[in-house]
Amino acid sequence: MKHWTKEERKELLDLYKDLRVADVRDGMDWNMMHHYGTVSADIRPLFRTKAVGIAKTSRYVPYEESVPNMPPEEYTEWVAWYYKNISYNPGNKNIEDGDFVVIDQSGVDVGIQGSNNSLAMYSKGARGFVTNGGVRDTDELILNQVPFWSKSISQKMNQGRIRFEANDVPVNIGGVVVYPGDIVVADGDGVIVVPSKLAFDVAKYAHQEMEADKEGRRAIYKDLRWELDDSVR
Ligand SMILES: O=C([O-])CC(=O)C(=O)O
Ligand SMILES: [Mg+2]
Repeated sequence: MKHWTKEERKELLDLYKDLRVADVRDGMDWNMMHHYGTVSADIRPLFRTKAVGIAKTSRYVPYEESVPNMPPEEYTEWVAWYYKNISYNPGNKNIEDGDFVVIDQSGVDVGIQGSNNSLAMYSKGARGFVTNGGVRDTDELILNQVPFWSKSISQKMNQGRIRFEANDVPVNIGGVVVYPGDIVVADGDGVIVVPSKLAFDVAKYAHQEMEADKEGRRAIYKDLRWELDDSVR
């Protein structure tokens, strides 16, 4: 687990902000990390966007108890109890600017994140979200342009389904262990995770490959008499 200083966080976010997932993939290869970093392709963005951040991890596990039978007028109170005692995540209140929120929810079909709590974390500086489970209220997340990558879309609330386990621990997201402090880059190609100890080395070669690629595409733009855009400048 890596704790970056504020200055290092800013430097890393700047270093990665223009890189595509494909460039970061190349940068990993150049550091002999061919086997590692690419999150399983079934974890997809809700809409086409990109995000870069520093991993802030949480782990949830399936809830093992059954929900006691009760009338609806008692259920509201029980749900409040559940959210306060079983699925409350204190880390949600401690978002720092530049965090990439990484949630291992053990693949459970539940929307731990919805449009309300995600927007609250986004407003505090979360740059993106990734989960190996579901997310809900997706129409509003798209409307608000909150960058989100998930395995599925889920309709369901937490109660009776999921238990908060830990914050700031290594988690398995789509076959990649994400440690707090790792760099997470995500775009339409999916999600890639750069181990913190390789963060600067990977960025160096990712930039090398990005620049070479831009040069090639820029020449084709010129042949086509197309106006240059940010993808080739
Ligand atoms: O209430 C929840 O557990 C998640 C949710 O839908 C939201 O925050 O909008
Ligand atoms: Mg909601």
